[in-house]
Amino acid sequence: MTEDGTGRLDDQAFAEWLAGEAGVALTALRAEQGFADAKALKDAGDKVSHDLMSTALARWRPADAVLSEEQADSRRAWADDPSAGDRPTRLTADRVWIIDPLDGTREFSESGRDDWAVHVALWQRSAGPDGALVAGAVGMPARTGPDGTPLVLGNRVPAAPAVDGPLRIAVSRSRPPAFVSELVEGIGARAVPMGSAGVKVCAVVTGEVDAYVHAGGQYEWDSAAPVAVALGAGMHASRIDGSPLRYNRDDPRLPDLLVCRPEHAGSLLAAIDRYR
Ligand SMILES: Nc1ncnc2c1ncn2[C@@H]1O[C@H](COP(=O)(O)O)[C@@H](OP(=O)(O)O)[C@H]1O
Ligand SMILES: [Mg+2]
Repeated sequence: MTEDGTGRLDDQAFAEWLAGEAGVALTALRAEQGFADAKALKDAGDKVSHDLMSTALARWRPADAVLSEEQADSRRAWADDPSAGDRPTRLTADRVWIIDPLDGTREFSESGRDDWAVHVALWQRSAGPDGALVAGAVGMPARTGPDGTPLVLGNRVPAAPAVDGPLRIAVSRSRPPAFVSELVEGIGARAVPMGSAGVKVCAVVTGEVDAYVHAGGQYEWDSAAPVAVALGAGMHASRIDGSPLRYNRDDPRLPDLLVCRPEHAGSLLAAIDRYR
């Protein structure tokens, strides 16, 4: 890991640095291990990236709590058992890093695919009535940015200009929500399947698509960093019933979301309401 005085970076710069570092490790792992055993590669990817990020967070942000997909008990709904002992420190901490060390794990394990990502978000309790995402970065290590280095999007990316033509809606490649094909047909849109929640949200920001609709299951780490990037670019991000996305809850399940260009939010929420 780079010994570069990272403790002095501000939180946003640190999030982008960490997403980049994890991406370098994941790219090296893919090259070393190869694709013959997909399960072994997925497992190794989750572990290598989680370990790297946990070590860096413990070193450079030791006072902060962490919620990572790869932690023990990460999926546990503490709300179901308020008397349970050993509640995680994130439930009282002011600052919580919400990380998905490898999003789009399936695509990571398939040769030639570049739709997988690293998510780093910082949620702060004191930043709003329900807390708020105050920093976020999505690394897409198999894609290249304008400077030729692996792509990392932060929360100050300018939104791409609007494009004429049918609405393009990003959907899960392997688990598209049941109602979305009817929705797409009903409003004359076009579905664009791709892997990784982070890649799909970033595709809205970069103008590859106009919206991303998901339902049926997801966790806070799947959307926290991507939503920080989308909100920073002025995009709409909410649950599919239009209610706010809230993070660092007792129950980390956050099963659905809509991210879209703001001019489409009203009509898409109404259409989702008709078709779901
Ligand atoms: N129905 C579901 N239940 C739980 N998680 C889901 C889900 N559908 C998608 N996800 C999660 O959302 C991320 C993006 O999925 P997809 O590529 O299908 O859009 C994946 O994260 P991971 O790769 O980190 O597990 C995946 O596990
Ligand atoms: Mg994920």
